[in-house]
Amino acid sequence: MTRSSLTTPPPGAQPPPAHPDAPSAGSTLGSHYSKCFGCGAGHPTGLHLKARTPDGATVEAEFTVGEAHQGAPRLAHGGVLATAMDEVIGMSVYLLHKPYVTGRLETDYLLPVPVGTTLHLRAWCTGIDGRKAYLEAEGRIGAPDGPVAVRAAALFIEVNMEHFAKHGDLAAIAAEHQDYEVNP
Ligand SMILES: CCCCCCCCCCCCCC(=O)SCCNC(=O)CCNC(=O)[C@H](O)C(C)(C)COP(=O)(O)OP(=O)(O)OC[C@H]1O[C@@H](n2cnc3c(N)ncnc32)[C@H](O)[C@@H]1OP(=O)(O)O
Repeated sequence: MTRSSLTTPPPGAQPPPAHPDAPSAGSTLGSHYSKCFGCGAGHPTGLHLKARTPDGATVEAEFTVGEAHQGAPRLAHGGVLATAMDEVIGMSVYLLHKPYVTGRLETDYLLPVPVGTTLHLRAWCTGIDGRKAYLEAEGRIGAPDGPVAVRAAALFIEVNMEHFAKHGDLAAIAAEHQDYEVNP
């Protein structure tokens, strides 16, 4: 991964210990919003990611590239693949049990991804430094140990719920996500 200094944890930054209220090993992670392009079941052409955590520290999901996700004929659009990485990383911050948003997302494309391919996605945290969470993800073709097609490194920034209330529609999130800790 050609990671920039902006997505590399500073010396001493460590992944956090498991939050006591975060999803435990073996849990599935629900969609945070039904209309989310990444995980919403109600989105007509979205990615429909359904994530789980096998171990309480990493998150896994599968994304099957469809007709609606093409760039070049029969090949996935790079922006769609970046979205998949953003989303699986976004789901992995559930494990931190605080609201975060993407500040920076870096993506390496290693292989073309044809329509019909299932990408096996995995994301994990590499360190926390104050409000900054450093995260990485990969997408492998066809199987969890298949060839790596996409890699990503990201900097997510912790926000409070006012961020969603001020700039978006907090009520819409809260109505669908009753069990989320809204005052972390
Ligand atoms: C009910 C449940 C709800 C849950 C909802 C879950 C949704 C999940 C969605 C999942 C979907 C997938 C996810 C999505 O799609 S999230 C949607 C896409 N992302 C956004 O819309 C974020 C837009 N940006 C902002 O709102 C602000 O810029 C934020 C909040 C990020 C920071 O503005 P704020 O005024 O608060 O803080 P600050 O500016 O003092 O910065 C703080 C520190 O961070 C550093 N920094 C900042 N940016 C960058 C950068 N680009 N590169 C490097 N560094 C950066 C900055 O230098 C500073 O460092 P330092 O000086 O302290 O060292």
